[in-house]
Amino acid sequence: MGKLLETAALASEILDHLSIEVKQLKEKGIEPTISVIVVQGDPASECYAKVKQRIARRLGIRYLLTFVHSQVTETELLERIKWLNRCPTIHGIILELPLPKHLDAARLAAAISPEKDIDGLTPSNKLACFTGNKGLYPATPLACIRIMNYFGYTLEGKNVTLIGHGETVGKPLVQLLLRENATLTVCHKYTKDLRMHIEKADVLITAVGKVGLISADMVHRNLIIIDAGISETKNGIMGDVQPEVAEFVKAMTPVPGGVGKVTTMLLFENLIKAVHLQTSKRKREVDQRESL
Ligand SMILES: NC(=O)C1=CN([C@@H]2O[C@H](COP(=O)(O)OP(=O)(O)OC[C@H]3O[C@@H](n4cnc5c(N)ncnc54)[C@H](OP(=O)(O)O)[C@@H]3O)[C@@H](O)[C@H]2O)C=CC1
Ligand SMILES: Nc1nc(=O)c2c([nH]1)NC[C@@H]1CN(c3ccc(C(=O)N[C@@H](CCC(=O)O)C(=O)O)cc3)C=[N+]21
Repeated sequence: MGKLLETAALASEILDHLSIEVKQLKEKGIEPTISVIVVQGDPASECYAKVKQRIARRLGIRYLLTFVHSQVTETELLERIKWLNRCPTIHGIILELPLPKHLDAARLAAAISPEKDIDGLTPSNKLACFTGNKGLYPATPLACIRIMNYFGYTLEGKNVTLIGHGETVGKPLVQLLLRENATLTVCHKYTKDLRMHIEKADVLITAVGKVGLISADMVHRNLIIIDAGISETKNGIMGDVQPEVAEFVKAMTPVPGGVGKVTTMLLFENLIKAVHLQTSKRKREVDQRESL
């Protein structure tokens, strides 16, 4: 039986650290605040928004949860985002995805002010992630790397096979993995022989959203698997990897209890970073005005 990389202890370590940071900010008179917009119609989105609300409550973070009607127009949502961008007491904005078909997620996400974009979806944060510059990087790719580090697995010089190059997970993860000096193979829907790419891998990261994609006959004893896939099924959430695969590899993250738990914590880590970005920007503006 391989090692199950349960992330509860890591998540609670991050939570403890964040609690201290929130307390310090509050002592300075800053109340970290996040605004989460859920366009009604996707039950999973409503559920994730509530998971985050529970953590925010534990951290003492102000959490403004807004449900908007599924028929909302893009202009109405853009107006709401612009208002939140201007509001100095709101530090983080999350637009829960996926959105109904009549709304353009990329255009809406791009309207979020980059220093409040704790999901890392705006063009300037994507560029920062690409170049390694200062910015807010997406939480799930960060979570994959953090889990590897936490369990003492290095990525440098390792053969990593990544399945999925989606906007939220796969694409930004490519950049982070290259910066860790991993040798990378990226697979997707058109990859002819997934098995062959897994055979030569030391680490397999899946970010697809297809239940049961990876089965026991596709893996090997020396493989470490990070399963970032999430699909809602009638039996709860499932990853891309069949759970019994854990028995045939070196180590594997479970779903639930793996990447998702750390993702949520890192979103809040991004919120604290966002608070610092905004307070230092405001201080710079004041200093500039005073020097005129
Ligand atoms: N654990 C967590 O905390 C989080 C998990 N997620 C989950 O991560 C997953 C990926 O999300 P996201 O980045 O938005 O991905 P997308 O849905 O945007 O993309 C999925 C990717 O998987 C590829 N793909 C689809 N079918 C197959 C297949 N049969 N074999 C190989 N590759 C395939 C697609 O290839 P192609 O481009 O060629 O179509 C695409 O690159 C989802 O399950 C999502 O729910 C997301 C955020 C947080
Ligand atoms: N722009 C964008 N950013 C996202 O971060 C994003 C998204 N879109 N679309 C949907 C997916 C899904 N997702 C999850 C986050 C946390 C858990 C999580 O906390 N999971 C717990 C279980 C939670 C529970 O059900 O109690 C676990 O895996 O152990 C799951 C899924 C974020 N997503």
